[in-house]
Amino acid sequence: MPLLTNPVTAEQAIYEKASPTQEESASTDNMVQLNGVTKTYGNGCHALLDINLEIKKKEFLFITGPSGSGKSTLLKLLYGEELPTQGEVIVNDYSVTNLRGDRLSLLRRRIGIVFQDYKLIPQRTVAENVTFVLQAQGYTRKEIHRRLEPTLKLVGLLSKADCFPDQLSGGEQQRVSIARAIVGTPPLILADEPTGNLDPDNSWQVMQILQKLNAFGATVIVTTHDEQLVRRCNRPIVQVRDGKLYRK
Ligand SMILES: Nc1ncnc2c1ncn2[C@@H]1O[C@H](COP(=O)(O)OP(=O)(O)OP(=O)(O)O)[C@@H](O)[C@H]1O
Repeated sequence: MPLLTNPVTAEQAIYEKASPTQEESASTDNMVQLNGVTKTYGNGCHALLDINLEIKKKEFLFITGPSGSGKSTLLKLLYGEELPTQGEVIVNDYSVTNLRGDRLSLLRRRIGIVFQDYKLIPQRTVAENVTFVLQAQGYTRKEIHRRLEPTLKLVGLLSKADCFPDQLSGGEQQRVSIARAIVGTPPLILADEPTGNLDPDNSWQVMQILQKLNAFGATVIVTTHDEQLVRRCNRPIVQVRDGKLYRK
């Protein structure tokens, strides 16, 4: 298959080509559903209290709230990093609460996660950081090659493919981490304070990329403290306060 070259159509093409799995095609309109979820940590801290939430497929949602209110906990429940103390967490029609081992790994392959602190591998180049997960998942070299260029173009880093993370700015490093999260074209993208370490210009660039991915069809959930950024994006907001959720 020829390498895709036109920036916009190529980026969009990798998303459109990612046809839904059989289970996804037969699924409901919700990407995320939380039913009566409580999360109490082992030290007795009640992070979330009997919350209910539905997030539709292709929605873009901000989760805001003060420090320590439970935003990261909410995302961790979605990708199975934490289990609820009570209630049910359903993501892409899988009950995360009941998934273990290989089935949890399969679900995580369908979720792209972006962290505040990038979590790049310092000894690997940008291209290697982005393709590492695909290699581990057994993608062919041809398929990895087909996906790499449009993904790097989407985040504006094609010219930095051979750089190492310490040769990049913070904003560039965060864009590498976005490329890594989306190169497998997951239908769900979770970004936990993705702009927490960035200045306003870089923050806006990151938000533009996330909004573009949403326009391509991905469901995007972003936690942030940045009220100004949230206002500028004009997207739906859920606020976490005292362990409860409030739609704004
Ligand atoms: N592993 C843990 N063990 C015990 N308590 C925890 C753990 N992780 C988080 N907490 C507590 O749960 C509450 C919610 O934490 P969480 O990290 O979800 O908040 P947050 O809204 O993401 O905060 P921030 O905006 O500062 O990142 C806090 O009171 C925190 O101290």
